[in-house]
Amino acid sequence: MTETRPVVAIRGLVKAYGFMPVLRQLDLDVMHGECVALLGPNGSGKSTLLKLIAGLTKPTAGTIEVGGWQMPQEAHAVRAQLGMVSHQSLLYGNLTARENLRFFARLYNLPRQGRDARISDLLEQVGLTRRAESLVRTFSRGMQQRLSIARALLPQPHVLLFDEPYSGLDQDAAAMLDEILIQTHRDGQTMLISTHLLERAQHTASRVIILNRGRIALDTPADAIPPNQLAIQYAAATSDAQQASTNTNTESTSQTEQPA
Ligand SMILES: Nc1ncnc2c1ncn2[C@@H]1O[C@H](COP(=O)(O)OP(=O)(O)OP(=O)(O)O)[C@@H](O)[C@H]1O
Repeated sequence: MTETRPVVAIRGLVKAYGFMPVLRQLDLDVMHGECVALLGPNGSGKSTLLKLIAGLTKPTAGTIEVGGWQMPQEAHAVRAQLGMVSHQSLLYGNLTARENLRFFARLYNLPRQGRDARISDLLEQVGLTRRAESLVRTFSRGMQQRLSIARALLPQPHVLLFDEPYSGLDQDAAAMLDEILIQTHRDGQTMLISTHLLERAQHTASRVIILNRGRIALDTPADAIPPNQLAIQYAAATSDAQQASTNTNTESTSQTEQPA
């Protein structure tokens, strides 16, 4: 695969649950080495988009290509090129951090030679060298999140997907996660990150995409947005969703307020 070809190429992507459209005719190219922040209101389709790329759910229409492989026909090959970090850590609490990585290294069939060195490097990269021999059940949420990133990086995936990686993290843990994401991006890793945290998204990502009601409402290089302007652009890009949500709230409030 040449680097001028997108790592992720999405055309005419539609996803509906029953009659409810969640993603509507989405086109998206992600190039090698990009770090894309996916923003958008609740229900705008961020997680659904990541799940579709990861092959965890099937599109209603349209095509998804990852590293030149087609989804869902070549889902197995696509999954082998993806790392995903989501709400579930997928770690084993009764194993140490190092044992967890050894377990996944075997599962991913990593070559024996260099396996232990790679595990040590990754533990270092996510700041867990000193806790490498501790049981994971003794880890804070932030530490588990960092170990999940090491697990996802083990097979050197073409694309790393993060579904709301900051959820449940305190300020210090979130700042540490920022540093790891920025360094991982500097190392050349292609990443997509769904989040609600606008400032962190702009700080960490090279490109910002705002989804609104299943469509791309804004797609811009992160550094093209002046400091403190992302919130304004976000509000403009999602104003109809906010209006709809206000209407829904007003409707439901007035319904509850009116006597039957
Ligand atoms: N398995 C499912 N079955 C039915 N509806 C679903 C399913 N998964 C998601 N949805 C619906 O699809 C819409 C988009 O959900 P999705 O989780 O992709 O949004 P999101 O942008 O990630 O939202 P949030 O920021 O709240 O995580 C929502 O209305 C959600 O209720």
